[in-house]
Amino acid sequence: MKIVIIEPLNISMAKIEEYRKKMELEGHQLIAYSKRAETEAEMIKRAEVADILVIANQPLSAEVINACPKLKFISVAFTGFDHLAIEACRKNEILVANAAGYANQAVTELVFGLVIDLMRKIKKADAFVRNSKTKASLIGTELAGKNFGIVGFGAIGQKVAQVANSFGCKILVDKHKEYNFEADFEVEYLELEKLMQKSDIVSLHVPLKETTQNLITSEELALMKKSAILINTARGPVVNSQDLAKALNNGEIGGAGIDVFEMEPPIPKSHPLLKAKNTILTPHLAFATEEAFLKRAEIVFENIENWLAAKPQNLV
Ligand SMILES: NC(=O)C1=CN([C@@H]2O[C@H](COP(=O)(O)OP(=O)(O)OC[C@H]3O[C@@H](n4cnc5c(N)ncnc54)[C@H](O)[C@@H]3O)[C@@H](O)[C@H]2O)C=CC1
Ligand SMILES: O=CC(=O)O
Repeated sequence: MKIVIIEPLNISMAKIEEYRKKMELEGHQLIAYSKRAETEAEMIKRAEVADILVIANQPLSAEVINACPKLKFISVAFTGFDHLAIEACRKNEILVANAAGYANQAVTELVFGLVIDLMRKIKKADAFVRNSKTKASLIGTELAGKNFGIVGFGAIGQKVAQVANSFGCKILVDKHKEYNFEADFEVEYLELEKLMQKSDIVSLHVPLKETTQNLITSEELALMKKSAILINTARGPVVNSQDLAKALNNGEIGGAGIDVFEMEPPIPKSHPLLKAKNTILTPHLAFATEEAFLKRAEIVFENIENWLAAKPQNLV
């Protein structure tokens, strides 16, 4: 089988060589590109020879998929797969697996980085010190005792719940489905509307799909407490950015921590969240830690091995 890693996986060449040797021992060939393809034509050139394709966050269109006659399996080095033409994969009988779980810790840690920055005004405080100001307007709030709302209670949402509980928060989870969650702390399951009303912090962890696009608009934001903060490390289109910027600028909510946008950063200078009050923005990097990159390469190759052994896992 020809395995093509179409874009860099942010691991060392030595690690790639390890995987190459392992694959070669099993009689397969590994081709790994160290730079992204700049055009669709270049993507096709790289992918058309592949039996197995590894792709991270580069969009994969139906045109590229349709141009790959040998392609049978895609091992996605990402959790979300909203950037892949999944329907074209189905039509071409190409199985797709994601790297579920590689970034649970990394995303959770960024969520609390954003939350604590907003609650303790760390970014602002740093600027205050540099400008010889005092702490008069920098009184913070604590996580302990707060209602921490989680929308999307999968792998990442559950990890976030555990950490929020250890900070002394009460955990509220949206009633999207019956969750099988066992923990030694209490979780209250609520309709989304009630969760938005009761939460001091709302953290989003849903995948992007038709039913989660614009899940949070002015309607849901209007239900939130004036002091509440919204964290989005899920996907940009889950929140309506215009509505969120308006709610922040009008003081309808207390703040926002945003890692994901409708488009990948760099985002245009005109983006409404760039000028929104009490907002901290990061360029889609919640997953981006050295540890997560190593874990995801492991999962990507495990998915390939399982598929080769006709025991596919993490199928999407
Ligand atoms: N910013 C970043 O760097 C990263 C972002 N992500 C995003 O986080 C998402 C979640 O990741 P995981 O927790 O691993 O996925 P997961 O599949 O384990 O969990 C997603 C949960 O959302 C629930 N859900 C689906 N539709 C819903 C709806 N309409 N309302 C409420 N809940 C709904 C599902 O039932 C599931 O429990 C990914 O799909 C990806 O988009 C993931 C990793 C890194
Ligand atoms: O956004 C990152 C992912 O793995 O999904």
